[in-house]
Amino acid sequence: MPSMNNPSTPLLDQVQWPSDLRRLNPDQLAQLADELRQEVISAVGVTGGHLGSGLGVVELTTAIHYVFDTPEDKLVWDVGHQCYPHKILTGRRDRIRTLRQGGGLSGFTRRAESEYDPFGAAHSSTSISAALGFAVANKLADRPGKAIAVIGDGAMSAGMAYEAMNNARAAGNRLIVILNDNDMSIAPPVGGLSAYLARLVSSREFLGLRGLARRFARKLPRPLHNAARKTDEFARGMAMGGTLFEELGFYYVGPIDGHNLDQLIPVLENVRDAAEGPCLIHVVTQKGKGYAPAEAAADKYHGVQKFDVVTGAQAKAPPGPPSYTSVFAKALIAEAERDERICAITAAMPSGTGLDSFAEAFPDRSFDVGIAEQHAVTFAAGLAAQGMRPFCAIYSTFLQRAYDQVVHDVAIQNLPVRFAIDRAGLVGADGSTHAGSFDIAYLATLPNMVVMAAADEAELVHMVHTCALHDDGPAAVRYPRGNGVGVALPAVPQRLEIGKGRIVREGRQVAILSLGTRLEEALKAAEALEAKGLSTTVADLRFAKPLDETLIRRLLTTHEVAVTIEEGAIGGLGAHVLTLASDCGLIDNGLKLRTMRLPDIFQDQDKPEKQYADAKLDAAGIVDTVLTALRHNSAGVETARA
Ligand SMILES: Cc1ncc(C[n+]2csc(CCOP(=O)(O)OP(=O)(O)O)c2C)c(N)n1
Ligand SMILES: CC(=O)[C@@H](O)[C@H](O)COP(=O)(O)O
Ligand SMILES: [Mg+2]
Repeated sequence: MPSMNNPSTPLLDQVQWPSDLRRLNPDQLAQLADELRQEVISAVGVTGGHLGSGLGVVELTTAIHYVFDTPEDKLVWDVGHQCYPHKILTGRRDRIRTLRQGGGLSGFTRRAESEYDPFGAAHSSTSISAALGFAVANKLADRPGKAIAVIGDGAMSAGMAYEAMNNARAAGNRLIVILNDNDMSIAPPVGGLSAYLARLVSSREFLGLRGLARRFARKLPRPLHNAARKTDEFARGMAMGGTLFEELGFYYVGPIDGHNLDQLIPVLENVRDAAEGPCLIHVVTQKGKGYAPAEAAADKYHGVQKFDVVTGAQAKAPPGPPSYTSVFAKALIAEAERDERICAITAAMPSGTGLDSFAEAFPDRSFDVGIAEQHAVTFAAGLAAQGMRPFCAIYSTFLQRAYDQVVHDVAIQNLPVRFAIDRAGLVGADGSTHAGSFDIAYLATLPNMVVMAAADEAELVHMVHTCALHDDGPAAVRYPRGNGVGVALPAVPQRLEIGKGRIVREGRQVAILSLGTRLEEALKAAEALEAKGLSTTVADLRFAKPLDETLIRRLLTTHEVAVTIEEGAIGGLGAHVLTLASDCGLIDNGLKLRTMRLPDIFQDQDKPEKQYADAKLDAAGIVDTVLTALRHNSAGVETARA
């Protein structure tokens, strides 16, 4: 019996590949799109994930695969979180309910998954550059194939999109950019571009077919085209277009209704066949389209937990400790109440970073700069240079995009910019593109930088306070996605001494040097080792930079074996402790030191606790590392002794 959980999809059942889609009559496409939308809702109700953006591109996805010869024509999605309808139409409907789970489909496009995913995505604003690459390669090889980039209005706020458009003329008519304008990022969009797009959309009705026909008359072969160019009508018509995009060398077409297949299909066909290019089609859609709970939600159901498809009610997490994000936000608000120089910057992630609540408290000192991490960091540097004390709240993975700004504009100038690095470590369902694996390595290597890692939510409060008072240069505090461990939050935050760690448990034979929230596993490992007759010290180093050299040297010289552990890739804490040991000559006399860190792979999506277990970054892994080290003789050969 068909239901919202198990929708009736007679037409969609006939479509496994785009080639099946292209055999349908055009007048069947609207029904197919409806069935596709129901399938997306039903699937995401089971898996959770990114719903609103995919619902907004159901018709667009259908039209693109109907008009273009995918996979020969290369379809590059931007961010890729809207790719669920695309995956259903490209041979992956049978696996769509494995989305974002261990061993399942990625929640973003991935080359390894399908030839219909010519380019991986997940970080925003890469699609035009990538599509331009495909287009120019086709041009150089004299291949006819088109490259189509579908980029949202939010993603269009990142500088990388303009770098690509600035070079797009090279692709001629092989590059097509479809701007999917739903007037939403994760939050409402910000900045001048958003206002410009709104003017374009509101300045006149959607282009009617006649207007489109007239406009496309100009895409005729050059002789005819030139004739048209001389007419006033041409000049007037083009002047009415998207001037910003036309100045960058695009033919601008739009705005058109992104849910109206009767408009989409002929426009895409005309653009496909146009002799001139590159072309930018401005499509207006609604995020969450066709699902009332999503349409009504402020965030349009951008990212959802599993939900009841009938009511839209999302699964609630069991009550537990507060999230690190909320602890950070409350701590920052307290600091800003104390110091009016404190301000905060997010790159289009107000809710994810907790800065939405900071903005409610301090609207004048809170800045959402759009998806523009590079600008965010240098903007913070300017604020700091002029006396403010800015907190840049950017996920670990997204801060990677602004690395040179961190080095060049903040660290070299030794400016008091604070980096609140959320989603540090493994993040679960978003997988390898979102893992916060590298920030210790990429920040602790920088002179002047202070790098802290909170072991729990109480430590996070102390570290936000310590950052807020640290005026001698830049400081970063990292903390993971998800909830704290359940320790009491301090009524009064402490100012931590920069570069000083703490002993959490005293022992004699084994020393575990922990950084960040692996402390919980380190303490469990200590219990297990103690039960094996191995007295174990656990230290929370708190700082990856500067290291607590006194504490580390003492631990390394008074214990039989020492282990470092961190939620980061090689090149982080362990590397710095090894360098210290080497510099002090401690490795000259058979020091037993092992570093535990994330494996040298990009870890796919899975539950974080399983990801860490797979990486052996848990209590069992620590015990195994210690026992193995004790079995190694001075030649590093395993002996019988355990
Ligand atoms: C570099 C980078 N910064 C931040 C994000 C987080 N993020 C994912 S989707 C999104 C909003 C995208 O808005 P838009 O492009 O308009 O797509 P829509 O969700 O509206 O379809 C953001 C900020 C990201 N994926 N990449
Ligand atoms: C698609 C994207 O990049 C964001 O929506 C991201 O998935 C958010 O991550 P969190 O769910 O950890 O906030
Ligand atoms: Mg958008």
